[in-house]
Amino acid sequence: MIEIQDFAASYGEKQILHTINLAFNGSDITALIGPSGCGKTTLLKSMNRTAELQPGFRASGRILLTDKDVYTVKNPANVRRQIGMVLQKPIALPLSIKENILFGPRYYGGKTKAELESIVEGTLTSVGLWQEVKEKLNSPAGQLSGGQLQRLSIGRILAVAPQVLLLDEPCSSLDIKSTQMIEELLLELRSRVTIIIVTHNLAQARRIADKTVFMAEGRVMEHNTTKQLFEQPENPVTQEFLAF
Ligand SMILES: Nc1ncnc2c1ncn2[C@@H]1O[C@H](COP(=O)(O)OP(=O)(O)OP(=O)(O)O)[C@@H](O)[C@H]1O
Repeated sequence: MIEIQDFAASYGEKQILHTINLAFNGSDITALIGPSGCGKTTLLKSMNRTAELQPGFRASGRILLTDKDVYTVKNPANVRRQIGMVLQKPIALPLSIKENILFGPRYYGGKTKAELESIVEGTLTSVGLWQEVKEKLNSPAGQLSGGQLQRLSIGRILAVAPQVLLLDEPCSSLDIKSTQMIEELLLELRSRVTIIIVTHNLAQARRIADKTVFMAEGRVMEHNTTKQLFEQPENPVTQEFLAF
């Protein structure tokens, strides 16, 4: 469960997010949609405290992860472990496939060699890559295709067992087949982790999201079940956005 209370954020003098109040249920997939520049990415990055890495970022309000405000956590790395984020462009760390998965577990430490081996197999299996890569775990991850790399990126996050998985347009550079595999993967993961996905692909939101949030100009305009929001939007701004 993650809850955003009266959250606002600015870059320098420019206010990007205005009084955001949202609650995300444990085992839901929520799609975050809205026009370009409305603040979707800023909201995701605020949730896992990566927005503050940008110069001039300021925030107020609270973001509660199981009742604890993430902005009161001393070391933001501990927030980023609990709230992982997958970016638009699949990223391979310049390491082997296996070491990409082990990057987080090694960083946070405390695992035996046997536990690390089991994390590699378990994680690659859960992202549907094990059969494809089990013979070449020590090969550079950069050799994988875009779709495989995006699944590896999701695996790299899952390897540290986060409570929340944020995805920022994860399929925008992928073909239909790879997109379908990522969507199936997210549907499978939903029981393990709260998923919030920014997407410009409205059909994708309709296919996989239980709930949808529509944002415009840094504000939440509507938050509802995906079916309700797409079939009977209540806010005129949502209606106008969906009419195009
Ligand atoms: N590091 C930054 N410094 C200053 N302004 C920024 C920074 N990052 C984003 N912005 C501004 O914040 C606003 C919201 O951007 P954001 O990327 O959150 O929107 P978005 O809804 O995700 O857009 P898109 O759908 O195009 O990815 C935009 O006006 C953008 O120019």
